[in-house]
Amino acid sequence: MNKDQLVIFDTTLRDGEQSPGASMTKDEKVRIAKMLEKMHVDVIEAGFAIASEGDFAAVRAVATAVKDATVCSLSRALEADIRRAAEAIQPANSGRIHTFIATSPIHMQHKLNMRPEQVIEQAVKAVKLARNLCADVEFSCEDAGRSEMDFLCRIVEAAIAAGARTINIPDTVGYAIPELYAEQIRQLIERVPNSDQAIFSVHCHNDLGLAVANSLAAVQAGARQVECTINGLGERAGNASLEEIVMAVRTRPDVFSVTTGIDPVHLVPTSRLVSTITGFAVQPNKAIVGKNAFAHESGIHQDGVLKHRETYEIMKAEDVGWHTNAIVLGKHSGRNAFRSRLQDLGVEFATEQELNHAFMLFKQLADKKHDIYDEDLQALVSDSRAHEASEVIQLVALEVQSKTGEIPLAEVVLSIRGQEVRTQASGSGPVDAVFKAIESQVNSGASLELYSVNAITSGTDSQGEVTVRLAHTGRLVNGLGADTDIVIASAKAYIHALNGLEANLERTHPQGSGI
Ligand SMILES: CC(=O)SCCNC(=O)CCNC(=O)[C@H](O)C(C)(C)COP(=O)(O)OP(=O)(O)OC[C@H]1O[C@@H](n2cnc3c(N)ncnc32)[C@H](O)[C@@H]1OP(=O)(O)O
Ligand SMILES: CC(C)C(=O)C(=O)O
Ligand SMILES: [Mg+2]
Repeated sequence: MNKDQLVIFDTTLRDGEQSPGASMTKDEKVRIAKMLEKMHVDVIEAGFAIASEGDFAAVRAVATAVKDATVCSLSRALEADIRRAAEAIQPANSGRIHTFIATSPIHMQHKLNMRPEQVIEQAVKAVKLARNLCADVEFSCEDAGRSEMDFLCRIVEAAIAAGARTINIPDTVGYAIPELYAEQIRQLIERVPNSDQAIFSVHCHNDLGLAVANSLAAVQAGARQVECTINGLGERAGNASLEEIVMAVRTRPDVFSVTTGIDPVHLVPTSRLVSTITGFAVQPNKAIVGKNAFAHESGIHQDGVLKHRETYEIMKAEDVGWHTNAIVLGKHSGRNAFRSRLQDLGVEFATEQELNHAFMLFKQLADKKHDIYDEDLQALVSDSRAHEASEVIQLVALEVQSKTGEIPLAEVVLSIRGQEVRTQASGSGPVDAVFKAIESQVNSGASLELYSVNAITSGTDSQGEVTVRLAHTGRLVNGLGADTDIVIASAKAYIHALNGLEANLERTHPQGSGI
């Protein structure tokens, strides 16, 4: 099947900039435009030249910087707007004037205060003037989604006869429903006698969350240009998102008889650039460019993806500019994903029992902590190996009272050679109190040479990794402990060091220490 070309018209720099708070400087617009050009966007709407001196300068700068895409400026159906647009795009290798007027009864009556005949007349005058200044003219029927069909047919026919090469049928207020909108496009193409002399375009807003669905339905009905924006930026709830349109068409060639010239590998970097410049964060679950778009957290999905990616992925993360897909370990993960990530980190489990023990600790951690990073896993495995069941002293429970103006008190339950003992002590701080409580039972006689705490990752839910160094009769022993509670991590580290000391003493003095 020979596929038609779908023209991708990006209006991030014009409609996208109409998002409250998304203003961009001239240089920022040029940076985004260069990325759009690299991605092979066909038309870049760079701004609304008459809006301000700054917007004029930005359109002109984009028209100067971009060589391989058409650069366009918006203008009302007014002579001054059109002349300003023509001047702004003048440096472009390929320029377009985009002129528009509203065609819905509500807009004509209440906003323009014009009769339908006057609107047609003004549209024709505008298109003719634009054609005198530029070979490539697009005409838009603003609020076409709420316009009457007969009137739309008349104005579209007149605009094409006046020289418009692209006819845009915007759903300006996001009111359209896919089937009805597709029918509107189909009828226009069928009923307008000279419709074959223009490309039909759609421009959908997302007020009902249907911008992409409406655009795609229109493509199936014969539209061959889609106006869209990076990250779906745009007036109010935004425009149709470029990345979703492009990837839908590419992923479902069985459904869409069109192709785009877009190189999708630039989608994620461009999305990031637009987000950084505008300060509009991309929601994590945003299709294609959201940070979770190719991330799997649940065990069953992770198992499937590890066995065969297509079980849960319809696109390749690498194709749209991600480094790779992501297996995110969390409380829904299973053993296969856990083992696989640790293998990647160079950790092998000698026995199934060792894996199960580390996996149990991982689930406990995942219940307490949102994001589990590689550093967490490494700490968890060393912690798990450090505190294996053969240890002489084990921490059973720990309670600390710490209040402003009062001396901290720790109560520790230890298992020493399988026997539980409960002990209490106060100290200058909660950690000091815990160490003293442990020491009051163990009587190791060791001196504390080093105590350090490290946050393994960032965030207040990070695990603290504690190192304790004890000295005894000229020997130094390190202990490690990790936990989201640094007092518990400290107790684990102290006990780990005591166990090391015990092993050392057993080797040299089989009678043992005070333990
Ligand atoms: C659906 C869309 O996204 S349309 C594009 C929206 N984008 C923008 O508006 C951003 C840029 N706009 C601006 O900077 C300003 O609105 C300007 C420079 C265009 C006009 O500013 P002002 O002259 O102060 O007019 P103002 O914005 O207050 O009102 C708009 C006027 O344009 C008229 N108008 C609106 N659309 C059109 C049109 N397509 N063709 C002709 N006149 C139009 C309105 O009826 C109104 O006329 P009035 O002043 O006689 O009542
Ligand atoms: C100017 C037009 C194309 C527009 O942005 C709209 O109708 O939403
Ligand atoms: Mg719009």
